[in-house]
Amino acid sequence: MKQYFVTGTDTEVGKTYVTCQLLRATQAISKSSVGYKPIAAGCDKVNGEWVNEDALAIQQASSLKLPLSIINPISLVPPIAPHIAAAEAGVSLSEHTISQGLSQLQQYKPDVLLMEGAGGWRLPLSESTYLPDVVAKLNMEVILVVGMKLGCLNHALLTAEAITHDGFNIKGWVANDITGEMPRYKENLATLKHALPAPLLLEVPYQVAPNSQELISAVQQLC
Ligand SMILES: Nc1ncnc2c1ncn2[C@@H]1O[C@H](COP(=O)(O)OP(=O)(O)OP(=O)(O)O)[C@@H](O)[C@H]1O
Ligand SMILES: C[C@H](N)[C@H](N)CCCCCC(=O)O
Ligand SMILES: [Mg+2]
Repeated sequence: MKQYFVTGTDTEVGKTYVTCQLLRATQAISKSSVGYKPIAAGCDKVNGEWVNEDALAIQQASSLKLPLSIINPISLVPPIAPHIAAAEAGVSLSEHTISQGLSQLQQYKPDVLLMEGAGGWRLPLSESTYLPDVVAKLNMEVILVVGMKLGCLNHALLTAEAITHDGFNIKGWVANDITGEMPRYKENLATLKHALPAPLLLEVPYQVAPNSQELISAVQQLC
């Protein structure tokens, strides 16, 4: 089993979108996949139940069909920073819950397990802890999703620096075209290819499925 932590240059840069593409493509090469979204903030009421759309998308894209409560053990209603939502709800973002949830998923022995963070890399869990502190104990390499837009060079390079500084290996990065209208997209891509300390795993175009050969090649690198 291979497991990766999927982070991004910010919130709303396509971590879930890319995670789902990779989970589905893993099935296309006859491997099993499961996604894990330990902490989600932002729920909608569906049939009387609060549901987080990342968790739902990840559940649907995983080859192993598991209950949402396993895929997403901590679900907070308001779409705000999770530690603030947790404090308001009187719950804690506990390391135990996050790592126990992972252990539960590992028992299903997926070939590939992708754990999506929330927001960007340095996500606070409390006044003194951050999500990477927990991930550091889970033996995962990192996939960095870069939301391709003006300003992402700085965000990507700082994020990569922080990941490396925290002692993680970046397996690869994904260029996710979140607008379809980034000025000088190709030149920015070239700058990141040169400056990031990890290979480009995949390019995901705006509103179009990634090239299927490139997608297969990306998941083969993950398996
Ligand atoms: N390549 C793309 N083409 C078109 N739409 C995209 C693409 N990537 C992401 N999106 C859309 O952008 C929005 C944000 O993406 P997504 O929810 O995956 O971000 P995220 O990084 O997972 O955010 P969060 O921090 O909330 O988990 C979603 O509506 C998603 O469908
Ligand atoms: C609500 C949002 N879409 C995400 N689920 C949570 C983003 C947390 C960002 C925290 C921060 O870095 O400011
Ligand atoms: Mg997401």
